[in-house]
Amino acid sequence: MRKPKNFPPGPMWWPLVGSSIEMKRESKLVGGRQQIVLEKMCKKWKTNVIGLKLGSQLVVCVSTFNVLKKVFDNEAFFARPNNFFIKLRTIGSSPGITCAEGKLFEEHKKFVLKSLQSRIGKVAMETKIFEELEDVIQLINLQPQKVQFGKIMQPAVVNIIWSLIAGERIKRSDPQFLTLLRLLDERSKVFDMGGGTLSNFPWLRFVAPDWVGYTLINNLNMELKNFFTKTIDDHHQNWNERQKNDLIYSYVSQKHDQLLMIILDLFVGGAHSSAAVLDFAFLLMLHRPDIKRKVQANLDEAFAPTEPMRYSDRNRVPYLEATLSEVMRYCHVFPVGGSRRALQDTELEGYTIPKDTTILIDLYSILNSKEAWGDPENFRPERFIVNDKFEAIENYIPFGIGRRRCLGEVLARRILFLVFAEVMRRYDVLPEEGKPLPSIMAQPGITALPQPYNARFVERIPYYK
Ligand code: HEM
Repeated sequence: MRKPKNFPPGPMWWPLVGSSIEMKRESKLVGGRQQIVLEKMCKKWKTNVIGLKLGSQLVVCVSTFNVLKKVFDNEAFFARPNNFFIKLRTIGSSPGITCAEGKLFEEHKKFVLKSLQSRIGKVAMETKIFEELEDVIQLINLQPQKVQFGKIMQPAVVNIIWSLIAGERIKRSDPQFLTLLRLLDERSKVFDMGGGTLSNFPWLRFVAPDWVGYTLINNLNMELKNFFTKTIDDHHQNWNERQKNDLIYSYVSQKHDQLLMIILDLFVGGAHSSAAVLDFAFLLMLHRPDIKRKVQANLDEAFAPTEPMRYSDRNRVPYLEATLSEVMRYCHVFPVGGSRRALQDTELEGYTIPKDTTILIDLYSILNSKEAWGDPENFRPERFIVNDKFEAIENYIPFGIGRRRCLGEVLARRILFLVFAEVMRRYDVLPEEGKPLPSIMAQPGITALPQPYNARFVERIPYYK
């Protein structure tokens, strides 16, 4: 394929492979982190819109807030890509929410948002978060001198989501649960937001299925499908009043089909993200004891030791809120946001974007722009504080914006606030004795997870139920 007329600038296209080889080579140099390669290319081509060809896919990547707003405001860029990875992700079933378009998308998103945002939904969310928090605190107390917080927190977050979906939690020791968590972890590392090598060269699945992640995603799909189908069947068979408040119950009573993919979207979308932000938050507290002490002082001033904390109390601790926001900006757990597809030939920044081009959203560059943030390289919660109050910043969009913004934002914000505030209030988080500070460099993957690290959690104020 020749470069379409007026396509955005970018690296050279070779026959068959397009710009994939250059992307892979550059990516290897920076430890597999796709966002750094995209940032370098924007600088090299002096543009905010990079044009690529990955296998047979046309791909453009947008890297500044102004251009991103134009993409999000334009209905022509509303769809998700239609590549091989997406086909596999939907298990050949219905598109659910993340991959849906049109009426189906509106219907599903409205249904889940309504369930989460209603008064009952909000109370249920906080109750489930507190149940898991108690479990997390018990696990910290088992061996407080060596806590791998990420390992404790990820099953907790999955369980919060699962209890909202299915009305019950899963035992941490359940072998099927452990397999699912392991496969989700591997999936996050093998693929990127463009779908990775498998999407660009789907035929490679016949030649090297393990290497391109085909075997992995099929195993994960099979495990997820079995697990979700069993739960949906259980709901049908044991239809009772007890389950009335969970998401499966409310959906099954309205519609039977589509449920599997909606559950998968919530599970996959939420499995890593909130736990990764919290894991980074405690890691940064090890690196910045000065900020940690300010957060603790903020909490100690605002709450008596036995006083319960609610999400609605967050205005009382502006410095803590600012710190969490800065963690999300600085660590960008989704360096490349949910990609889009052009529904028709469309103009963007003077370039022509042909129909079906994939658009990658370079959130990393937006959250690290020198122009927007001044000193993006510094971890500085104060940038979110004005006149002693927390103040949101326009360019700060870790959950995306517009109609396709993150569906789990209401839940994620509650998990982040309640867990971070409660654990910071109860524990002093310190480095392991005699060990160097763990690195803050993220692992490569769709979700930027911190590398596993241990910390000591020394009790400051006992936990009151
Ligand atoms: C700190 C935690 C989280 C962050 C930073 C985050 C970030 C994002 C981002 C950037 C997008 C793409 C938006 C777009 O395409 O414009 C997204 C989409 C989505 N997220 Fe999250 N997310 C988080 C937690 C969650 C949780 C807990 C859930 C589920 C319970 C979830 C479910 C989803 C779903 C279903 C979508 C697709 C929405 C659509 O296509 O309309 N996310 N998220």
